[in-house]
Amino acid sequence: MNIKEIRHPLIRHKLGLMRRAEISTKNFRELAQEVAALLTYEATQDMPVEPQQIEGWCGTVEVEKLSGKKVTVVPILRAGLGMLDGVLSLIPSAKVSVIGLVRNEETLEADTYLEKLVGEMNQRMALIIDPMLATGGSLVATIDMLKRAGAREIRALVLVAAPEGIARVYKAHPDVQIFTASIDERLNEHGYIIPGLGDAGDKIFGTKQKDVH
Ligand SMILES: O=P(O)(O)OC[C@H]1O[C@H](OP(=O)(O)OP(=O)(O)O)[C@H](O)[C@@H]1O
Ligand SMILES: O=c1cc[nH]c(=O)[nH]1
Ligand SMILES: [Mg+2]
Repeated sequence: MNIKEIRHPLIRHKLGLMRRAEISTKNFRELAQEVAALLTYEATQDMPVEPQQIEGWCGTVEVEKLSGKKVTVVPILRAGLGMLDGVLSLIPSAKVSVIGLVRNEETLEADTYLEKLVGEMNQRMALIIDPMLATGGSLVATIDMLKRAGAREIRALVLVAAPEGIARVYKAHPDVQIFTASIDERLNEHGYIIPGLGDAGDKIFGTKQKDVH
């Protein structure tokens, strides 16, 4: 399966706090970064390491260091920025590739306004970050761009995923593994995730929220 729901108690607790209607911008931001860090921990469990001899305090000691591909984190603007610091807190040397997409709220298809990728994409693991996987249009468009640029190992971290979006990504890109804090019930008629988080971009940036019930 292309989706892994991380049912860790800390993630479940923090996501529960994020679902409160009256949450402040500050709290939503903090929790998004914290859950992003916890998802990063899970999504990198199989990263390869190699032995290395170093000089320790009592002489030579064998330690381990990461040996696999370099990482590029790929936030999907805007809302993906709300997870970036959380991911970088665990992978501080990762390069950042930025994709700017906005969902057309009539057609629900993603329009691209920025594609700023780092070099050597074929030698990197790409970690896409976006709080919401709804219809899947934004994630599929991002994976299309990354693959065109040469990326071969791609993973996605999302706070909440709808079954409809998971299926769409699987159909287009079955090789891409998605890590999420929750697989929610469904999309409503406006393409919003139920129960979801509401409009994640608006909550992270403090912009006005539309009525999408
Ligand atoms: O799976 P989809 O149906 O494509 O919807 C999900 C996308 O919608 C939201 O972004 P939005 O377009 O609202 O932009 P924003 O982050 O600038 O608010 C969200 O952050 C995802 O990128
Ligand atoms: O539920 C949703 C769907 C798309 N974008 C959001 O921010 N929330
Ligand atoms: Mg938005």
